[in-house]
Amino acid sequence: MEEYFSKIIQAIGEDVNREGLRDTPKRAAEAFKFLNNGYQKTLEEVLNDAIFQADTEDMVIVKDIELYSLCEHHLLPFIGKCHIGYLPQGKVLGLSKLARIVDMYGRRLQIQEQLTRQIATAVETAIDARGVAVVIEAKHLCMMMRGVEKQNSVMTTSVMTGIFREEISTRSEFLNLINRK
Ligand SMILES: Nc1nc2c(ncn2[C@@H]2O[C@H](COP(=O)(O)OP(=O)(O)OP(=O)(O)O)[C@@H](O)[C@H]2O)c(=O)[nH]1
Ligand SMILES: [Zn+2]
Repeated sequence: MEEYFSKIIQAIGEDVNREGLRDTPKRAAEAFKFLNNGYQKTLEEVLNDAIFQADTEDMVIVKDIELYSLCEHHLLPFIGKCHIGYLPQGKVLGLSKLARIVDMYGRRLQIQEQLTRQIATAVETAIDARGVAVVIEAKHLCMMMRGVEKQNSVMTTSVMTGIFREEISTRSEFLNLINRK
């Protein structure tokens, strides 16, 4: 990967041997690997058996989980927040694992819609939830730094499964709670 970054730097007309750039291909390769390290992880590893029996069927919400991903069209970041809610039936997930699921799918080449769906499916399968709700709000640098150059648009994607899809009142409860400041 280092070699490829070296070629990219030369292709933009830079001198890859000048002092400031000497270690850049190596650093860029490390950084790019880190930004895509979600490919090296499986859901099983990420969850690490942190699934707990709990006699509850009430809604669990974790909101404002920071999200960093790369758009698969331009390899530029999209950055935002992910909100996750679920309705358990006897099993709950370790709190941090929701954020780890977001990272595992976020640190891959993505489009926001697919990322939202993958997170919902992972939570649903992990604890056999009665329903899962995932909302992502993100700004895409490919729309800000280049292209149409719109600085303030935010993309919102939402996936609702099970009861969140079937019951308007449940969906509203979730949306009200994530929108509360
Ligand atoms: N639906 C969706 N589109 C995305 C996402 N990230 C980037 N895109 C869009 O992917 C599209 C790619 O369009 P193309 O016309 O093939 O590429 P382009 O000429 O670079 O497009 P512009 O960004 O309009 O300059 C653009 O409209 C991007 O805004 C995403 O997460 N979801
Ligand atoms: Zn893009």
